[in-house]
Amino acid sequence: MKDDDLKIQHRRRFLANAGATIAAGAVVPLVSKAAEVKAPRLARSKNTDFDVVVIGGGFAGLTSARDCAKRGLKTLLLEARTRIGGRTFVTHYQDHQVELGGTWIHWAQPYVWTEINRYGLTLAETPGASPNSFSWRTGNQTKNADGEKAFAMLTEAMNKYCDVDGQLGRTVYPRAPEPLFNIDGVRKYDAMTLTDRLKQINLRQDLSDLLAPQYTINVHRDPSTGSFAEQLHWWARGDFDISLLFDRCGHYKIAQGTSGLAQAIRNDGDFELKTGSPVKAVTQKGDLVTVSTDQASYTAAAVICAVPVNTLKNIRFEPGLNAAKQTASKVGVAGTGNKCYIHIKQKIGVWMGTAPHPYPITLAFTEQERDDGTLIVCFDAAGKLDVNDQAGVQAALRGLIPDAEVVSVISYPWTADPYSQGTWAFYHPGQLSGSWMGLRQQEGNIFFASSDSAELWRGFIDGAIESGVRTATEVFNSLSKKA
Ligand SMILES: Cc1cc2nc3c(=O)[nH]c(=O)nc-3n(C[C@H](O)[C@H](O)[C@H](O)COP(=O)(O)OP(=O)(O)OC[C@H]3O[C@@H](n4cnc5c(N)ncnc54)[C@H](O)[C@@H]3O)c2cc1C
Repeated sequence: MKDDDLKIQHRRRFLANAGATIAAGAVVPLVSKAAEVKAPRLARSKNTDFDVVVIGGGFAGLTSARDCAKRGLKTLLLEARTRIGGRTFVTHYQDHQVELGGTWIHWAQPYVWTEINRYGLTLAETPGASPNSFSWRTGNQTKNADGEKAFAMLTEAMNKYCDVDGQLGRTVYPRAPEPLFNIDGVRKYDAMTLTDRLKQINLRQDLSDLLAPQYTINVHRDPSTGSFAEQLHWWARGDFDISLLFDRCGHYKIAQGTSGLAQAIRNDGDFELKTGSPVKAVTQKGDLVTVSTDQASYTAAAVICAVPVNTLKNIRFEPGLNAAKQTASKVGVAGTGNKCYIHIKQKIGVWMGTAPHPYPITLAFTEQERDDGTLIVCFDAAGKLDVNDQAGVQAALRGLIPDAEVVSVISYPWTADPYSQGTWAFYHPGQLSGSWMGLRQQEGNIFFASSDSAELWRGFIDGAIESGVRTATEVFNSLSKKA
């Protein structure tokens, strides 16, 4: 499937009276002219086309390509899509910039924050992360509270949920950037699902009702598919505080857009970029690695594979990859669902709503207060919300906002897109303690970078950059030894 086939899904019909400007063609192109310019340089490996070939132009691949090039390695980046940025994607809804994929970043995310400073980018905010009013679904009912009260209840519920050791879970991840530091603790909770843990604690009904959507949000599907050890790792990244976690995961975004950051990294890296180049095969013979697309083959001394775990299976590796990679790619990670923006006529202020599995919408909050209503950013459960069905979207939203009248919906089909096949990484039970190390493991001269197997902010833009920085260093060290 080509990118063009995966146009942004939106409801033109809703827009008839709204003067809509959004269109698939409005997607910001992320390929600069510099991308087509070849950058001849000193090859360390005299008998290969490149020192390094990087596969995948998301933040992991872009960062690793930039860092390899900065170390003097002749580097080629092959990207399947016709744009860079991977699971981030910027467009506009009328006058408002919207991020259809990865969005929110925070200064507690060290790798992305370093890049934001490096390129002089600035912050913007999504107001709904600190809502004045809060609604949540329970059974057939909608409950409402002011934001402060809801967060106080949520704090009580989440503290109890995560307090496995009388220290709010701190002993499981004494060092959050080293997730397996306490391997026995992690194994214990990695054997449990998100729902298993709820059964262990005796939570008051009102708190349980408020908590149920929260762990659904991790996976946007049946929470019994998600690992409780992953929940505890997210919790550790939020310094064991639900308000801090929300702030770090859903509040601050890059004013220049994720595309601004992706383009800054690309422009700073003197590497060759070929977009529209899906890699089909990677073959290692002796010290040589050959990377093949349908159009061409390239030889290199090292390869950095920076594609999502879910899509690894679509590349033929010879010799085959280790069992952890093969199995994880076949099964996929648990995190799924989708993200959409819904413009409604009503002015609802700074609001947040949540609903548990199997409700079609899991999390929604105010993105923009507008003169003509409210733009809501919304996460929907895998396969539960058809964004092309106006009546369905409106009915689902009315479960949280009873009088909602939908004007427009914008979305991107991340799960149908063959180059992502999902959204962000949240692991199934057993994957963190069982597969994570194998996912990161170097195989011969092939190195693996991905947010999906990062150490700290796994599943986030920060994790992608972390993995790109790490693999570029590993490749440089490895090639330096051989030089
Ligand atoms: C809807 C959504 C919301 C999110 N929200 C947030 C958020 O708010 N904050 C946050 O920090 N993170 C968020 N994330 C997660 C974050 O966007 C990702 O974890 C991160 O961007 C992944 O970066 P990556 O480089 O590891 O992978 P990707 O961005 O997926 O990059 C991999 C690249 O490899 C390419 N590729 C795949 N197969 C091939 C092939 N065979 N040949 C060549 N190229 C190939 C792909 O086209 C892609 O460009 C969100 C993700 C989604 C989808």
